[in-house]
Amino acid sequence: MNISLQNIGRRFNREWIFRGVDYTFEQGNSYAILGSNGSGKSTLLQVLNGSLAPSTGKLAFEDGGKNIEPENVFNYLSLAAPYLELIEEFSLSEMIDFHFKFKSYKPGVDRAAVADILNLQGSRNKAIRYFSSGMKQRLKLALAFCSDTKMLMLDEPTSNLDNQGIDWYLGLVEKYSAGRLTIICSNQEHEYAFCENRLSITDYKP
Ligand SMILES: Nc1ncnc2c1ncn2[C@@H]1O[C@H](COP(=O)(O)OP(=O)(O)OP(=O)(O)O)[C@@H](O)[C@H]1O
Repeated sequence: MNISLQNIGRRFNREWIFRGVDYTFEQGNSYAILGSNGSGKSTLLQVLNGSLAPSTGKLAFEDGGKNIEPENVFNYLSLAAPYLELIEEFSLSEMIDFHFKFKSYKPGVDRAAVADILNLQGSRNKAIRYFSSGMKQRLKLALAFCSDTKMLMLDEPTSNLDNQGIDWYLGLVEKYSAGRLTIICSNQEHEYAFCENRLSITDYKP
């Protein structure tokens, strides 16, 4: 999937969050969207995954020479973000099975492998509501990384993770992000140091 932005802007009411974004995101590359709290990183990410329309400009999604409508972009997407909820009533196994009704597993991965990756084999029947915030974050990341999608979008991927969790996340990046279009929203270098391309929201402030 390639995403091209021509003079893209988004405002809420009268306030422009960003304006004049001309940029192309290409399949197989990794990008970091940088900026301080409240600068507009998540807003731009939502525009990039088709869930929020830009207020101005031209946005195009293209896959293998074919134009993709914004409302169909979710088919190509794995997203992990603080504002995405897990289903607290589900057990770990139920959550994994539910997620993979909508997405395919990456080759070589299945439900047991996801529990192994999380190191939670013993908690397969535990309800998500009893997971710690770090365990929930790991689960969101594992579901995103293990889905066979062309685009991987991660908003603040290491929030609630300790140092060991950060290393675990970087292991997933190494193992499961090759060939994908990877976009990370972050203001912490350890989360995006591997990204070849950087885009700073402050460059697009009116
Ligand atoms: N639906 C909305 N209606 C009005 N204002 C909004 C809406 N969504 C976001 N904003 C505003 O847009 C600005 C950018 O928010 P956004 O969440 O994109 O920033 P961010 O860079 O991701 O922040 P953080 O690092 O804290 O997650 C903020 O001022 C926020 O209040």
